[in-house]
Amino acid sequence: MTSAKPALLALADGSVFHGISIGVDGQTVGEVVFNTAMTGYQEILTDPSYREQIVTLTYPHIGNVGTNDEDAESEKVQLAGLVLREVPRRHSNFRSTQDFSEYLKAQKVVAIAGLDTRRLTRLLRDKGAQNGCILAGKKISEKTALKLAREFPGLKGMDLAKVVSVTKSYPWTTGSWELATNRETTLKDEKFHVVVYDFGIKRNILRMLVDRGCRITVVPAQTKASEVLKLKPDGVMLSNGPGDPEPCDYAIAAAREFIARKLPLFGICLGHQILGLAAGAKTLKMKFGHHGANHPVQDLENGTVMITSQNHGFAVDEATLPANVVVTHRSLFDGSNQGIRLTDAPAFSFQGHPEASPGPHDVGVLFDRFIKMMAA
Ligand SMILES: NC(=O)CC[C@H](N)C(=O)O
Repeated sequence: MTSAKPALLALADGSVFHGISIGVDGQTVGEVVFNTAMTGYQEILTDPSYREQIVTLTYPHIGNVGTNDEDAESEKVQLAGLVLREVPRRHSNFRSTQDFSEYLKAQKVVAIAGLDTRRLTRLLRDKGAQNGCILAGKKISEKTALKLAREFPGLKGMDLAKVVSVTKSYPWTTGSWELATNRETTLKDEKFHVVVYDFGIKRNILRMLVDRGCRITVVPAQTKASEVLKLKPDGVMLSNGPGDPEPCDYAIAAAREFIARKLPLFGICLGHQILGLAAGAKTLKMKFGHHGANHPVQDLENGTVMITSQNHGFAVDEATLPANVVVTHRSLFDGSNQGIRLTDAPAFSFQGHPEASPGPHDVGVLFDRFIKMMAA
């Protein structure tokens, strides 16, 4: 690191951490959460579900392999700010196109390194996710940072899906094979047309559908069900996304319509919460959520345990599920809900990330389940 400008992180509870700036000068506010994944920092930074969140990566060395042109899960860095222990002086990887600190600056990220991320993580775990503020650059004041941290309204009640979504619908055609080889495949056999709601979608969800023979139309978050039905899809996917699911009334209404029409429906993360709300359940805000790539989740229907990728701060409240909803998956960390399916409609959803990226691929089978549902 060449310039060692100071930076500080203040939390609404009054804690202040000092470190050095590794991004641009400036200020940022958001909900501070920790992510325990040991790989996949570029995917985490570009996951739109992290909007309005300052993410602490507990893995101590971030940036070892630089950044590249393939791993981004959206077109830019999406999180509000970044907190790290250390960025190595040199990076090395055959795919790397940019140094990590240069990437942070080019992407205008306010980021702090050099603080005790273990102490910070313990604090967040014990007290719960905290609203916070990072100040980076020459003029930084603890008082200002604390004031800004306390002024952040918090994620509860924040509808961000419509904010991050696209404004126009578009087709998506790239699968994993094209990404890995940089060549277009001629083997495409498009069996199903899937309309995907973009609530802040991660690209790997789209690739995994293409890999399984789907033609894809991505639509904006507020697209009415009637518009989607005109496209005559074989199935609808409700994507992941940032913020609180409860205020997304437009998405909940659309999901209800698809359920009523018995159109195959698959929800991931925010999409899972939307399906839960559409079915009549409630969602709740978790203490510090799940953010990592090694969370054990049990499939209650066959007993298997899968290691999963996770990123959520809200959850479907199982106590509020109506009789036509079956709990299919549960977190083995805290027993919270991880999956549901409807008994009277072809609709199911998963709280974690079956598309992984980063993370293990154990839950990829859910994409196959969706394909089977459309085939039936
Ligand atoms: N990754 C996601 O889709 C997150 C869903 C929702 N914003 C939550 O935090 O719970």
